Amino acid sequence: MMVDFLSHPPLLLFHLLSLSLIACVVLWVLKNLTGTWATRVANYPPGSRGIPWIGETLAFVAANNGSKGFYDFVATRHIRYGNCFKTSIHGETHVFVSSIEAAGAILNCDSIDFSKRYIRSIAELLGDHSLLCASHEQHKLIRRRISNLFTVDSMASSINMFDELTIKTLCSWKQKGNVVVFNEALKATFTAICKMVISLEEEDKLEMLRKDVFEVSEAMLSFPLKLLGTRYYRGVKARRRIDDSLRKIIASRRKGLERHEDFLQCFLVRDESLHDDPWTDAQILDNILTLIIAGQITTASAIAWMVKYLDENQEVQERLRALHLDLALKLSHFPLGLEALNEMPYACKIVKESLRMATIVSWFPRVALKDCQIGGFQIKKGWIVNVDARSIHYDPTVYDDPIKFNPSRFDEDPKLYSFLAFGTGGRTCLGMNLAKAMMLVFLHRLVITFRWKVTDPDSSLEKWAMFPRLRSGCPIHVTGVGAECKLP
Ligand code: HEM
Repeated sequence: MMVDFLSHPPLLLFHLLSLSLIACVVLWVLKNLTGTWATRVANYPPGSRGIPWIGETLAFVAANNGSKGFYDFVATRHIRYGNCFKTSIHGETHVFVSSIEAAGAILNCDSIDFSKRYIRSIAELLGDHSLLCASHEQHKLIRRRISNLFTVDSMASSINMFDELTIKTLCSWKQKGNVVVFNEALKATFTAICKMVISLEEEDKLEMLRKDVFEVSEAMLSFPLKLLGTRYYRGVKARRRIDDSLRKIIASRRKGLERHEDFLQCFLVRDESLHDDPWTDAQILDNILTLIIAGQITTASAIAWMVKYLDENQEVQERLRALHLDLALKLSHFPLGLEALNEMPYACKIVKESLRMATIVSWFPRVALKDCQIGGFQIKKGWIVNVDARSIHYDPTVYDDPIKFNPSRFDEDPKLYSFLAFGTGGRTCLGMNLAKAMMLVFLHRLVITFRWKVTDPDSSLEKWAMFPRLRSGCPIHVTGVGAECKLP
C-alpha cells in the first residue's frame, strides 16, 4: 500500500529526519574509514578526531574541569598513542609531540615551517598586538623592543625590590603562622612586575588590577562565547576594566604629568636602536597585560610547587638551609643583588628541578605553515603542532627516575632540548632570568627564616587554570629557625 506523505506532514517530517540521521551516520562512518585509511597511507599521526564538528573538545573541556587538570587530556592520549598523536579541539586539528628531537626541530624553526598560535580565547583576551599573538614580522619587532628593557640594571633593581617585598611578606607570616604560599607569592610577584612595568604602587589600585588580571587569565582556556555569566564574558569585562585604568596612566604620562623609570616610559618614546616609533595605546595595553600575565601566575605557581617539593624532601631542604644560613652570614649587602644569586648553586638546581617537575607551561603550540614531516609522521599545513614539554620532562629515557625530586640531576647539563621550562628558540621566555631570580630570592629568605609543614597534602589541580597550579594553593604552617627577619 502506498502512503501519501504529502497528506501526512508529520509522517513526512519523521521520514526526512530519519533519512538525514542515516545520511549523517553513513557520512561519519565513511569519513572515519577513509580517515583511518588515509592515516595509514599518508602516515598521519595516530589518534582520534572524535565526533563530527565537535571533535574531542568535550573531553578537553572535561579535563579542564577535573582535579587532574587539562594536561590529563594529553597524558591519557600520550599513553594510548605514544610520542606523537593527533586530536581535534575547537574545530582544529592538534598534534602533540614529545620527543626531544621533534621539540628542537619545531621550536628552532619558528617562521620557516611553524609559527606560534594560541587558541582563540587566549588570542582574543590578550589582543592582536600582544607579543604572544602577533604575526611573525610584528613579533620580531615587539620582542626586540621588550627584550631591550630586560637590562642588567633593570634586573638588578628588580631583584633588590623583590627581596624587599619577600622580606615584608615573610615578616607578616611570623604573626600569621599559617599561610597559603600561592596567594602570598602571587601578591609579591604581581607587585614586583607592576612596579617594573608601570610603577604602580598604591595598594588599592594594585589589588583591583590583580583581581582583574586573575579574571582574564582564568578565562583564557574557556569557550570564547560572550554570553552573560560565562567565564569568558567575565574575562572580557575584566580586560575592559584593565584597559580603562591603564589608559588613564598612559594619558597622564603622554601629557607629561608623570614620569617614571619603567617599561611603560620606554614604550612611549621612539626606540632609536630599532628605528621603531613610539607605541600606540593599543600596542602598549596588549603588551603590558601580556607581561603581567606571563610573569606573575607562572612564577607564583612555580614558587608554590617548589615549597611543596621541599616539604616532601626534607633532606634536600635541610641541606639547602645549612648552606644558606652560612651564606647569610657572609652576605654583607642588603637587599640581595645579582652577585648574591651567583653564590647559590645548590638553590639554582632546586629551582630547575622544581621547574622540571611542575612544568608550568605544559605545551607550546605552533601552527604548521606548510605540509611537513615530524618524527616520521606527515603533518598538514594548518594543523597545530604542540610540543609536549611535560612528557619530555617525565620521560624516563631522558631523566632517570623522573618522578623523584632530585636537584643533583642538574650537576650535569641536561641533554639538548630536554629542559624546556622556559621553552627554546625564538620564543624563549623573556622573563626567564627574572623568574629564576625571584624564585632564588624567595627560597633563600624562606629557608633562613622558617621551617614549614604543608598542612594540606592534596595534589589536585585548580580547575580551568591556564598554568597547572595546586588547588589548595599549598597551605603551610611556619615556625622560625632563629634568623632575624628585618624590614628594609
Ligand atoms: C617560572 C616562571 C615562568 C615560566 C615557567 C615561564 C615559561 C615560559 C615559556 C615556556 C615560554 C615560551 C612558550 C612558547 O614557546 O610557546 C614563555 C614565554 C614568555 N614569557 Fe615566560 N615564564 C615564566 C616567567 C616569566 C616572567 C617573570 C616574564 C616577564 C615578566 C615572562 C614573560 C614571557 C614572555 C613575554 C614570553 C613570550 C616570548 C615570546 O613569545 O617571544 N615569563 N614563558
